[in-house]
Amino acid sequence: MKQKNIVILGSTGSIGEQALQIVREHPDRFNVLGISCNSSWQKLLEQVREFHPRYALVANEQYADELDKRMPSETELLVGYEQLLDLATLDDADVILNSLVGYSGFEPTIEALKAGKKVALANKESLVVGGEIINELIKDDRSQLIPVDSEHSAMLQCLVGEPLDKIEKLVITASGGPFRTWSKKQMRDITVDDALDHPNWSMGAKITIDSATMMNKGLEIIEAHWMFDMPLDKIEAVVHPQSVIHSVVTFTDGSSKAQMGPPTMKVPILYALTYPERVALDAPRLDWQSAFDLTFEPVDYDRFPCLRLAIEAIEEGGLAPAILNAANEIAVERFLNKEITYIDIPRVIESCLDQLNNSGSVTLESLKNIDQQARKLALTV
Ligand SMILES: NC(=O)C1=CN([C@@H]2O[C@H](COP(=O)(O)OP(=O)(O)OC[C@H]3O[C@@H](n4cnc5c(N)ncnc54)[C@H](OP(=O)(O)O)[C@@H]3O)[C@@H](O)[C@H]2O)C=CC1
Ligand SMILES: CC(=O)[C@@H](O)[C@H](O)COP(=O)(O)O
Ligand SMILES: [Mn+2]
Repeated sequence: MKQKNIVILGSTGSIGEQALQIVREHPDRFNVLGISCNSSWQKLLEQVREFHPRYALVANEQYADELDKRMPSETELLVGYEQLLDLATLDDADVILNSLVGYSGFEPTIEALKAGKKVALANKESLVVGGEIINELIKDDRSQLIPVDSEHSAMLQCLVGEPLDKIEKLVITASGGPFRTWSKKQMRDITVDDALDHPNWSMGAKITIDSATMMNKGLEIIEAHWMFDMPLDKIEAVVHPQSVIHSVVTFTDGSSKAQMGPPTMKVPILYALTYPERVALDAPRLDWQSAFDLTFEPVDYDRFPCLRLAIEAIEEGGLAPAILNAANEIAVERFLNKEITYIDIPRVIESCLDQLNNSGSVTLESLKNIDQQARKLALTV
């Protein structure tokens, strides 16, 4: 079997580390060609020593010297964000797994796709910020972009072999997060620890807060809209607290297909790396002989205004989703730093959406520009 050369952008994060666990289980299938961190240089060095990549990158230049002193001679050290774009476009790479968080993942996605690379996309913010540009890049070969996000992987798995013009609805499931049953009054006192305590998934801090505000589901609706080239009125979210059904596709004959499994990201990561092949995995299975519940509830836009803001932003179009994304990143960071409260997060985002002009044309330059403006504003409102 020919090994696939993979590059893992963000190998020190939650998705990146799980991807390396998969490589550990399948050394015959995957060769790690490149890895990267922002500032977790010690973790990166451990990964270099175990996986012997040809390239290892630290984005934060402050840690370059520490790594340079210790880097084995077989691995070339790359430094800084510009070189991250080189890593995303390596000639020998078969798949680029983009597991960066936030806007930092957007340009690497663009460059990788422009270079004709296959991109396994965990970084949903890429599609939120620049879905229109990404869709133009992949219009001749949509298989260049494979979802890693569990819901989108589920939808892809339901869609295999199906005629795309027979899709009636994409139904994205949401756990509802840790505050699914909390009243608005209780939400006033939410702490950072409360918000980081996701009921079903262990993930990086930013996406965990997004799940707690349900912004994550808003971002995922936008992600599905671009990923599957589907109109917004054919996409809906439903709360499913067990996170066992990862999403559902309903077809025009009334039949619905759901993809199920215990909540683990290893399944969608492996599927994205091997698609359209299915490869054995040592992961938990559902136990069909013991009774378990699968329940559903409508989403509540009143208690979770971030979800409403995300849907309004994509309906508005233009630069609005990029403003939403940047303002959300800053609001989440400020919440994690205890500078604002949980209920301030949607307030900051709405204020940025109201104050900034979203009507310009969507280009790489205008997106970068509005991202910076929104970040600046979100620090002050
Ligand atoms: N975790 C999960 O289960 C899921 C995640 N996703 C999506 O996958 C993406 C990654 O999430 P997750 O793994 O949780 O995130 P983490 O925060 O755990 O990891 C992020 C990775 O990106 C690196 N990074 C952060 N900022 C920068 C930057 N400015 N420049 C270069 N590198 C940077 C980090 O380096 P360092 O370690 O040095 O900080 C780390 O390697 C997100 O878009 C998320 O929404 C989607 C579905 C599930
Ligand atoms: C694992 C994954 O894909 C996350 O995006 C997850 O969906 C978060 O859970 P929520 O459904 O609570 O947003
Ligand atoms: Mn998800």
